[in-house]
Amino acid sequence: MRSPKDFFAPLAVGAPEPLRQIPVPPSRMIHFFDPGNEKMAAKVPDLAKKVDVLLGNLEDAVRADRKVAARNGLVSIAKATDLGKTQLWTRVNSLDSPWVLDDLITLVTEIGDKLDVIMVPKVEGAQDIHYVDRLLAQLEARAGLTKPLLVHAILETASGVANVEEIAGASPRMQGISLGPADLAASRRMKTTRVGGGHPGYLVRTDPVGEDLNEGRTTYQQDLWHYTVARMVDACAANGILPYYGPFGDIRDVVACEDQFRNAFLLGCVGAWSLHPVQIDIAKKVFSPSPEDVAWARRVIAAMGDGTGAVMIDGKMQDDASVKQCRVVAELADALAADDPELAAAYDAAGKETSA
Ligand SMILES: CC(=O)SCCNC(=O)CCNC(=O)[C@H](O)C(C)(C)COP(=O)(O)OP(=O)(O)OC[C@H]1O[C@@H](n2cnc3c(N)ncnc32)[C@H](O)[C@@H]1OP(=O)(O)O
Ligand SMILES: O=CC(=O)O
Ligand SMILES: [Mg+2]
Repeated sequence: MRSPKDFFAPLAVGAPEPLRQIPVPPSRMIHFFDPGNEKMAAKVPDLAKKVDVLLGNLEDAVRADRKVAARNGLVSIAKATDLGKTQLWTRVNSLDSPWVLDDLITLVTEIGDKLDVIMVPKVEGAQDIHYVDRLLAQLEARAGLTKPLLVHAILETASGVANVEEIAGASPRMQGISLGPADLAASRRMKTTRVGGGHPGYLVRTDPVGEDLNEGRTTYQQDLWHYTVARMVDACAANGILPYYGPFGDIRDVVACEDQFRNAFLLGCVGAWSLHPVQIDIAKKVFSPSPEDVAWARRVIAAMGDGTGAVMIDGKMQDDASVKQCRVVAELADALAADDPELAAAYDAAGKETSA
């Protein structure tokens, strides 16, 4: 364990200084694509105009005999494509796999200046982040990089969940954490067979109304991921990094996908993964605060003046704590609207309606 005094010291001679604060450009959707899949790769320039983050996936969903093609494909795409303001991330193979060392060596040396964040799967504890942290510093020094690469952990093992607080604070490189419900379910020996989302068998039932135990009893499906998402959000917020919901595998069910994303948004997540183009607009809609919420937040902020004391608006008490929540929503809206004239117009229009 490093001394707290050395936390922000580079881990290799010649590596860039670690950042004190992580950058927070929009990352409402982390769009996964297989860089070795020619059809998907061909869509990258167009997708870059629509998404906040493009992620070249090298891990699960890429066949073992396509791992090298995916890695080389990502190098070619990063060198050849101007992504504008869209961030480029990658998900490397897991730390116990035969591919990860070459993934990291190749990507950092060849395209380290184009990559923003490296997603590390199946993180079990701080030791995994420390390993990646030192290796990245060595590779950054070798490649002469001036900007440190950031690291994103997937929370998808039972040990990872048990150690989530130490993972979140393991390095100044830590940018965020995503819930990985599919691997987490397997690691926990849950009896689901899905990639994220709910399960109709996980429910509570109202009490019996008479002798017939089956008669008139309503059931309510429960959220399998509530505990883990909430724990991940707390660990991230406490360490100044960002939480994300991960994959929703039922691509056809755009309705439940939106619900799952919204639950995560309301609990504090800033984005989710999109696995298919159809999920991009869902994430954009859900992780951009609604015009009505923004109008309300701005109204409360205006009414609260210096942010202290209490006022009544539409029968609802507002004070220092509610204005802080409103600032979270309004500041997110301002940041998103700065680069999105359509969203800016929708927020302004809702504000005018509220004050009319
Ligand atoms: C548990 C986890 O680890 S989740 C993360 C790992 N998984 C992934 O990354 C999966 C990424 N997504 C995919 O592989 C694909 O979307 C699949 C396999 C789920 C479905 O693919 P398809 O059967 O081709 O879907 P579909 O026919 O609807 O695709 C429509 C078009 O969108 C393209 N497309 C599909 N997904 C993507 C994507 N993620 N990015 C870019 N283009 C895509 C297809 O190539 C197809 O192109 P075409 O019109 O030129 O033929
Ligand atoms: O990698 C994601 C998951 O759900 O597993
Ligand atoms: Mg996984």
